[in-house]
Order: sequence, then C-alpha cells, then structure tokens
Amino acid sequence: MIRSSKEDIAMEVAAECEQPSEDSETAALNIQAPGPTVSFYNLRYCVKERAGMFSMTWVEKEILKDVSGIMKSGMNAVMGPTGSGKTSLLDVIAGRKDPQGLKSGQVLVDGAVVTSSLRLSSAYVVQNDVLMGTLTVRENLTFSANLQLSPADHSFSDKAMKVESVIQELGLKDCADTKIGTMFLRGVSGGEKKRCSIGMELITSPSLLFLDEPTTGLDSNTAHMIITLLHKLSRNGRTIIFSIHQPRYSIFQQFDHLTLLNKGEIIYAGSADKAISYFEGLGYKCDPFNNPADFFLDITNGTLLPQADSAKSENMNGGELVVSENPLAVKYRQSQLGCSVTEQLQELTEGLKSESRPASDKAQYATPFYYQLMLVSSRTVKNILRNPQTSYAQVFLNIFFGVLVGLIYYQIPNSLPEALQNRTGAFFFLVINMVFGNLSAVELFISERVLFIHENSSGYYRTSVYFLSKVFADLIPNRILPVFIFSAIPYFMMALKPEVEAFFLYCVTMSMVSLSAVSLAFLVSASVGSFAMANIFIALPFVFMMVFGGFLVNLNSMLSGMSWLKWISIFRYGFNALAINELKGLVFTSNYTTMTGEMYLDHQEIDYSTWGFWQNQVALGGIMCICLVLAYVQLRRINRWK
Ligand SMILES: Nc1ncnc2c1ncn2[C@@H]1O[C@H](COP(=O)(O)OP(=O)(O)OP(=O)(O)O)[C@@H](O)[C@H]1O
Repeated sequence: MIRSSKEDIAMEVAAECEQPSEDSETAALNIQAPGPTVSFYNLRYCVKERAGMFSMTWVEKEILKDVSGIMKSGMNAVMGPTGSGKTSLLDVIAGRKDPQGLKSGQVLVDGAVVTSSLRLSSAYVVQNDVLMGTLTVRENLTFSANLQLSPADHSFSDKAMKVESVIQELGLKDCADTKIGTMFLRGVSGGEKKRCSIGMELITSPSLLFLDEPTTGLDSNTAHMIITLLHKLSRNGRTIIFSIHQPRYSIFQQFDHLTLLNKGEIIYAGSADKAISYFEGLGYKCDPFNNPADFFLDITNGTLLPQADSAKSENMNGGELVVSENPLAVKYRQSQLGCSVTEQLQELTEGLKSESRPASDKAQYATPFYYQLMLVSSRTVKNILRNPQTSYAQVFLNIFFGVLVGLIYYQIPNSLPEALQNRTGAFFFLVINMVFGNLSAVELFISERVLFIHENSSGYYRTSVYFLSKVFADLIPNRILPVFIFSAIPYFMMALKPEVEAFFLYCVTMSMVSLSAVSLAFLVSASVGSFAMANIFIALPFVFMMVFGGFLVNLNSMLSGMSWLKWISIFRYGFNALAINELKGLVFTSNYTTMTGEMYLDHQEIDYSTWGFWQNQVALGGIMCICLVLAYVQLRRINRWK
C-alpha cells in the first residue's frame, strides 16, 4: 500500500520537483501530510483494430498521444469530451490497461517507477459499482476488510472498527444493514451504492485513489455529495485522481488540479481555478453565468471559437501551426504551464535512468490461501441462501422429471419385448435428463464475471480460491443433492433390480453423468462472456454426444472417420454403465424364447465385465477432471486488462 510510510519520499520528491508557486498551492490546500505525487511522461497508448469488418490486417489506433503530467495530493480531475481518453489515461496511470498497448512513457509515484504493482497497491473505484447485491453494505465492507487487511497485523476487532469508521466517514450509517440490491431485490440508492464502492477501497487507507467517472448516473445533488466526500478525503492526505464528464459549478469548485483532454492530448493541466484565465488568454470568452466545465467542453468540442479580434486567435485558427496538429494541445505544450511540467519531469527522470528497475509484477495478497477460501466460500454460500431460486428450481425440476420418468416406465415387466425396450429407453431418458437438466451451470462464471475480474485484479483473492469456492458451492446444493432425489424416485417406480448394491451403483453412475455434464458447462461458462454464446457452445457438444450415445444410431455401422466421437460421449458411458448394472444377471422371457441380459449386452458389443462397468466411470471421471482443469485455466486466462 502506498501509505504514510512513503510519505517521507513523497515530501522529498515533492520538494525536489515542485516550483515555489506550487508549494504554496499545496500549502493553500491545508493538507497536513500530503498524499503521493503521481507523475507520468510521454505516455503513448495504442490499441489494435481491424482495418475493416472482414479484414485480416490490423491498424494501430492512438488513444493517448505523448501525455505528460504531474498530479499531487488533493483533488485531481480529468475532464474532456466523450472519447477524449479520460478513462484510458486513468487506467494507464493506475496500471489497469494492457501493458502491450503502452508504446512509450512511464508512471512514477513519489519519484519511483511503478508498473502493474500499482494496480494492487492503490485503490481504484470502477465506473459501474461492483458489489455483491445479496450482502448488506456492512457485509460488503467487512468482506473487503477481511481480505485486504492482513490477519497477522489486524485482529477481528481492528477490522470491525475499521469498517465502522469507514461507515461513519462515508455517512453510510443509516443503510449499513441494508442489502445492496440485485435485479430482483430493491436495495440501497445509487449514491449509497457509490459510497459503498468507495468504502470498499478505503478500507486499506490508501493514500492514492483512482475513480472512473464517480458521478455518472447520479443526480446532481448526489453527485455533489460524492465529490464533497472525496474532497473531504483528499484533505486527510490523499491524492485523488478521477475522470468526470460535465460537472456542475459547485462540483467544479472543489477541484484542485484540472487536466483537460482532447483527442488523446492534454490541452490544459494546472490549477483548476486558473483554467478560465488560461483560455481567456488564448482569446476565448467565458460568459459571466456560464459553467466553467461547459465552457471548457465547448472549447474542446470546437463549438466555442476564439474571439475574432484577438491577435492570439489567429494561431488557434490555423496560423503558424501544422494543420493536422491539435492547435490547443500545441498551445498548451508551448505555454509556461506545459514547459514547467516538462522541466519538472526532466529533472525527475534524469536521476531515474540508472535505477529505473520496475517493481515486481507478481501479485501480492494480504491473506493466505485457506483464509481466502474460507471467506469467499462463505460469501458464495450466503449468496446462494439469499438467492435460492436456482437451487429450488433445480430440486423441483428433478422431482418433476423423476416422477415423470417413473410414470412413463411404471413397473417394467420382465417379459419381452417391453422388458428390454423400456429399460434401455428409460436409461437413455434418465441420462438425457441428467445432462440437459444441468444446463443452468453455464451461468456460474458468467453472472459474476465483472465482480470476479474487479476483485481479482484488486488483489482480494486468488483465481484458484474463486474457482474452488464457486465449484463446490454450486456442486453440493445444485448438482449432487438433486441428483439423489432424481435417481431414487424413478428407480423404485420402475421396479429396477431390488438390490442395495445395484441401487448404489446406479446412483454413482447418475452422479458421475451429472458431474461430467456440469464440468463441461463450467468450462463453457469460464470461456465465454455472455449467456447467448454459452448456450450455443454447450448445446452443440451435448447434442453431438447424444447422437453418439449408442442409442440413436448404431456406432459400429458408422463411418470410421466419425465413430471416434463415441469416445467423448457422456451419454454413451452413462447409458452403458446403467445397462450393465441393471441387465447383467436378469433373465427375460416371452411366449417362445428366453433371453439373458448378457445376451443383449453381447449383441450391443457392450463389455459387461467388472472392468467393463468401471471403465465407464473412469471415463466420466476423466471428462470431469479435464473439463474442470480447463475451466480453471480459462478463468486464469480471462482478460483482466481494460
Ligand atoms: N480497447 C479499445 N479498443 C478500441 N478502442 C478503444 C479501446 N479503449 C479505448 N478506445 C477508444 O479510445 C478512445 C478513448 O476512450 P476512453 O474510454 O478513454 O474515452 P473517455 O474520454 O473516457 O470517454 P467517455 O467519456 O465516453 O467514457 C475512444 O475513442 C475509444 O473508443
């Protein structure tokens, strides 16, 4: 964490790089112990885009063009029209953008080079609040405290006190025990949600706080309250850097430093209260009752032009500047403000060249693996208990289909042809229900994807912790318990073998079929970001597996090039195991013939030896393990960069 321990360095660097006028600026802010100074120079950030819709060539789009600046303790606002690069600048400084896109430039905090480790050591409040909707404000804050504060340094009572103080500081006392709210559950208001998101990050007392458009989506009074809150926090020794769209005047008044961006370039960076006079110096006129924020946006949008009679305006309209360049950006670079920043940055970076070794990129966590697993699992269980619709639906569906299968194949006789036809038909139906009944598992990693990416990138917990907690919390209530209900009901209704061992092996087979189908659904869920894609990707293999299950088509008569697909069919392994378990040892009769179950299995080329039965379980177990491992790998591969 960039906390007070680094403040000595902050003071030194600040003393080194600050101009006298800016020292007095900081003093004027009345900040006792200033937050860190963030400097960045020559930031050039590009993304790759396809040249055309079907083109195979990629072109580079420049989002930030040689952006440099210094942001000190206090309120640092980044403004500009939509698409000007505000969020990109914030993300690059906070180390949240893909480093491959950063073509040049570096970010320094208190004069030291920072790479992606800043991502874990500073706090970042994203634009769309990412909180667990079924938990209360206090529970969310406690979750953050438990995971972000090391248990070795903070006792339970310490953490509880910290949570209480954040609740007090952010004025969340009245809604502390109200749930955040979900799609189905009305919770706290938008402003309270935003304050809770800020609180989640304040738990560690970071002295550097990034916020991406903290007022977007809030009414003007709530927006004012949020900025006033940030202003108050900044006065306790914090560097607050945020992007903001079009603030009202009372909000603008609270900014200390303003960075104005236009098309990825800085057109003004300096004291917020001197911005108007800067632009007036360039020939723009701000009407007496105009909101300064609107005035700046009108300038950047080009809707406000410099006064025609101003000598300076010639340059803004083309004059001596190269036409392709942004005249406001060029003016800023040539201005005293721009030159002073460049000089300060040169001084800072000169000393750095020899010692510019970036900090380790390896993620550091405040808590050990088992502790994270306990906390994340208990949150997942709490979430399921408070949002039990999926579990109820799963149990209900299984009871319904269990009874339905039982009624369709009620009391199967031992006389041919019903004995064989109904048994094999029932097994295939059971396996189909077991596989398709678990389609809901595809939502597991999709519904909370944004929350996982935010918490994982902020260093709350490891990917493995999240994976294990989700998998086990889903498997037991949603996949294993309902399977037992579903298996037991039709078994007795159909009058299958009345033997304990046969019933047990039947249940094992059904569970293995269910678990392997669920694991495949988990793999799809971890691989794609939307339900629509997940449904397509899960339906396709399930349907193929069904065709190659051995019931709908004779696999021995199939083209050799296609028949290999039977080896990856969950349906085939499930069906074979159920058939061996039930038919082995049974004798079926008709008026003229007698037939054993073994004869039928031989005819179907199903190996009914002991190993023949268990090899199906091993194959199902193998599919399950491979899918779970791949799901975990996919979860690790999710793009965390913005
Ligand atoms: N990953 C990306 N791929 C393609 N273009 C991108 C990417 N990230 C940003 N951009 C483009 O870069 C420009 C700046 O985007 P950015 O989100 O930083 O702007 P902004 O000023 O925050 O906009 P807004 O106020 O609308 O949020 C936009 O034109 C955007 O489309």
